[in-house]
Amino acid sequence: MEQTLPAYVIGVDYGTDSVRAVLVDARTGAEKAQAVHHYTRWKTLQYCNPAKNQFRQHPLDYIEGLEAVVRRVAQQVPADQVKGLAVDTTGSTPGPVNADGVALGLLPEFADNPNAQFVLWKDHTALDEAAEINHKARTWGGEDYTKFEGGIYSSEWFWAKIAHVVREDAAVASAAHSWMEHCDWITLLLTGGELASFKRSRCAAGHKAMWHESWGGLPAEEFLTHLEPKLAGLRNRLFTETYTADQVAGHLSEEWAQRLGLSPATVVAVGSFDAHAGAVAGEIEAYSMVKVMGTSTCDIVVAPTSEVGDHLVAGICGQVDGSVIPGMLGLEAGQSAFGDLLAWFRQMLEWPLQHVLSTSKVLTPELQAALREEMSNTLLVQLSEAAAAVDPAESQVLALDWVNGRRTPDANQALKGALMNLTMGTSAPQVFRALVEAICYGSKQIVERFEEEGIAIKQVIGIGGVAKKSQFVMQTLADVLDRPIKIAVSEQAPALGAAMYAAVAAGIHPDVLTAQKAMGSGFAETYEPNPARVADYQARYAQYQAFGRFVETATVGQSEEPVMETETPAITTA
Ligand SMILES: Nc1ncnc2c1ncn2[C@@H]1O[C@H](COP(=O)(O)OP(=O)(O)O)[C@@H](O)[C@H]1O
Ligand SMILES: O=C(CO)[C@@H](O)[C@@H](O)COP(=O)(O)O
Repeated sequence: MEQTLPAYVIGVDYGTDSVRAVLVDARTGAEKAQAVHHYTRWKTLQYCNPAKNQFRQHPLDYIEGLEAVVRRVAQQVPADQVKGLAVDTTGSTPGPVNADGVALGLLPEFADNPNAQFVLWKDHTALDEAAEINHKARTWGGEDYTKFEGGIYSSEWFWAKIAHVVREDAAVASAAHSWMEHCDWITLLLTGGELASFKRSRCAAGHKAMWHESWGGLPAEEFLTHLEPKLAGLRNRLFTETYTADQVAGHLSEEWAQRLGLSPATVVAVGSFDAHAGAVAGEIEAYSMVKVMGTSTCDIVVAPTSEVGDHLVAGICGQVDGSVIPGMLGLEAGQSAFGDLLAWFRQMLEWPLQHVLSTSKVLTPELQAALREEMSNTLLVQLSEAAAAVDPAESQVLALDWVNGRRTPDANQALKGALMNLTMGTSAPQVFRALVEAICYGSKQIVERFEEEGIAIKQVIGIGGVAKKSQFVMQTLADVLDRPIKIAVSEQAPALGAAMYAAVAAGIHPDVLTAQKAMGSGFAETYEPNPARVADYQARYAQYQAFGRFVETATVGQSEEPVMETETPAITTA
């Protein structure tokens, strides 16, 4: 009998705080090894200014992380058995590069300049530029380039960020030959190819850079220079074609094969975004929504292109042919804060531990540190237990989940979070419950938007940190959505999805659907909605929506999308 030789693939997933790699058997998906690295400079928020919503990441954090995690997993098997590697990253996270594709942040003259670093997805410094793009797209007399991106361009995305940085920083503007999404830049680095002929990611370009085949790729030069004269000529130095993540971007360069302990014969697939790769590992199929629930959420849906046709889904983060599964339309929505909203509340409660405890004359510094660590590790779990005991029918506190703006439906990153109905009797678990409900109501608005726009959601699948860590959030979500939520087994779904793309690019599986079947790890559990809770949540959802309209109306003039002046809505609470 013929013996099949072992074949492994590596998926590299760059998240917000850390990068991880998994080494998996390309035929079965069985995980052989995994490794995680937290970005060193990011940990201390170098290059960032949270007060201004400025979040930048240095390319050395990415490079150091890549070497650390890939070397560790690669050493588990002989180098010639690793057939493919693929990278997914957060997005839109673009950075400026020179004509050789070197990230400007790596050059000594730009090493300390935040504008020369990668502009992380959650950086909202480009609010004004996003508003201008929205206004100009509708009024410049040509194509509305936002139409396949939900009709509203966001400050989280490619062109808004580039326009903002080139306006702020003349030195970066003139040194930036081109700009690259993080997922493209790492893939270029690994393959050592030419920048001009490099295969850029369809997923990144279609969802964030207003790339569409129907208008010949990126928005016209005339539109871009109308937006910002400093963008003149950049379009020609970017790209026209884009490629799906199952395609070969190249092979590992000699230098990177050596640095990672791999063979130069290893195929490197085209890059993708974390949520899209995660959806592949979550075994997404037509009309399923995979919710990637971490600090933020990305809600990914796929549908046969032939069935959606040219129908535009308003208010989401775009619909792109082949952005998740080649041959199908990939649709993306999401919330800018999900676990982050709960982390914000935890930080509020921890304030005395951080700032008052250090003045204690009773507790030693060691005891203080131990107390801080214990609190940090257990607070969300304990709050969840206490909040689960609060009866939603009797709960008065209402929250809005927009602490990091609203990504969808209808992007408006200028919106802020809010709490109402606080009394002298309000307790921390009640506020926590309101925050958990708010992130679930935000999710419900997204599901409703898809369905109102004619995209049926037949099942909801959960992946990501919160899906794994919080039964309370998942049960609340099932009750609020009044739908079952299936939780995928994989702990590292985006990395596994990237590994699936790598296996197709390396020729081990003919297409992504076959790779999903062979390499998928299935589902761990399903949260069923509790019928006794559904009606209460439905009533509170109506209050959440009224509260949202009230706050949005009150913040007119601070948005990416001008809010129509309406009468301030009345909010009725039970
Ligand atoms: N027990 C918990 N209950 C609810 N949320 C939690 C819990 N533990 C961690 N989280 C949230 O999970 C988020 C991190 O999710 P994760 O998927 O690991 O991160 P990322 O989005 O960076 O990939 C944090 O925002 C944190 O607040
Ligand atoms: O927006 C996208 C992808 O389109 C994500 O990269 C972004 O939400 C970051 O996700 P994580 O918080 O790292 O899970």
